[in-house]
Amino acid sequence: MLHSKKPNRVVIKIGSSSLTSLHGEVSRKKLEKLVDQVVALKDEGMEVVLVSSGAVAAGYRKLGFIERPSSLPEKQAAASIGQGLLMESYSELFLSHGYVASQILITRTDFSNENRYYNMSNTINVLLERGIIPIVNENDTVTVDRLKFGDNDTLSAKVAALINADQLMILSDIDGLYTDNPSTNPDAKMLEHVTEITESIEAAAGDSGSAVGTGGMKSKIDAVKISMASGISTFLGKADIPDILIDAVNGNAHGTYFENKPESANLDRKRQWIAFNSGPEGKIIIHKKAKEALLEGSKSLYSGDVKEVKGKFENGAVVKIGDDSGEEIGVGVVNYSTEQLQEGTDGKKKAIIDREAFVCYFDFCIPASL
Ligand SMILES: Nc1ncnc2c1ncn2[C@@H]1O[C@H](COP(=O)(O)OP(=O)(O)O)[C@@H](O)[C@H]1O
Ligand SMILES: N[C@@H](CCC(=O)OP(=O)(O)O)C(=O)O
Repeated sequence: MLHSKKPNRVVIKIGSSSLTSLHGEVSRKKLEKLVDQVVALKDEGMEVVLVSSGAVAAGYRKLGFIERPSSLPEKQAAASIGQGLLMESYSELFLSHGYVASQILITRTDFSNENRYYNMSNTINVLLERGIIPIVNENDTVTVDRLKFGDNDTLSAKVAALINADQLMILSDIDGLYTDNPSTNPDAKMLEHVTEITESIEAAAGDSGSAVGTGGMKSKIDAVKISMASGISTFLGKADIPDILIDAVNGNAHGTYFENKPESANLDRKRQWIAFNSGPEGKIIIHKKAKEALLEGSKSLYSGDVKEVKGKFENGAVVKIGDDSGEEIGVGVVNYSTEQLQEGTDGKKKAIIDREAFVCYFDFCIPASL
């Protein structure tokens, strides 16, 4: 066990395959087992947010399909049936234990809008303070393909970061991260502790999902990158192991624990938003010397550092910072619009990007792929 303190605020993500049958129905038995464990954590005084997939899987059969449909409108139609069914079952089960569940449906654009981002956090905080169990899913029926999370792994890590959770627990149909896909390689070994997402871990994750899930191991690793950069320990384990959540919060569950090395820096909430949620609107290319200073953390970015401005943005937008070799260095909040930058900012003392509003992609930093 790497972490010593028992978490107080936890986010639990459960995948479609762990909640529904292969025939497209919510499995009452699976749901009951999950709810019983969440109730046990609540009874211990913990704050719990559930990120639950399963809307499409629970709805497609009632829509008249015999297997999960593949087109977006069909999946969205299935989700609009399944989400209601899922919530009905959750509400009923939690109420039978004296707890109230609430539904929160989120899209990717809710994270990229800074006001909505803070609103979501405030709402979830009120619910948690009042003992409610928020149940989060992607708002499948309205999201367009290009902007979809698609799987809920990344969504769960973003929710965990948003509310400063102590621990993220991802429950799946597999008992942990393996050195290779265990369904195709019987020699693959499970990793119990991971302190860094290395290239070999990314390679091991591949990108395949199961018949009812979508994310596969790749999206779980993408999620872990976000939670690790936000200083949140993450557990990945098998949903159908009895008491897995209870053991996971106690640090002795069978599964994979992802934990930052103690010396790793964590991003505060503002920088988390800049790094993971903002959706950069343009790009500023800077000189080599400015890049070195920026990466050393020694200075903000001034007009003399800028070589080229790409795209169109207003002041206050988040932009990417790159060098002329094409390498991306990071992202930051810009204090000038494109027009102001093109007119020239010489003579203005204000930095183009303040050091505190810049998040680099290197060192402890955020992998460029995010
Ligand atoms: N390195 C790996 N370790 C574990 N599982 C892997 C790995 N690579 C691929 N997988 C696959 O990822 C699956 C889990 O993803 P998925 O079915 O989408 O889960 P969920 O529905 O719980 O989100 C596993 O069942 C396994 O087939
Ligand atoms: N929002 C979707 C999640 C899609 C999905 O299958 O996710 P997952 O099972 O976590 O890989 C749903 O509720 O059906």
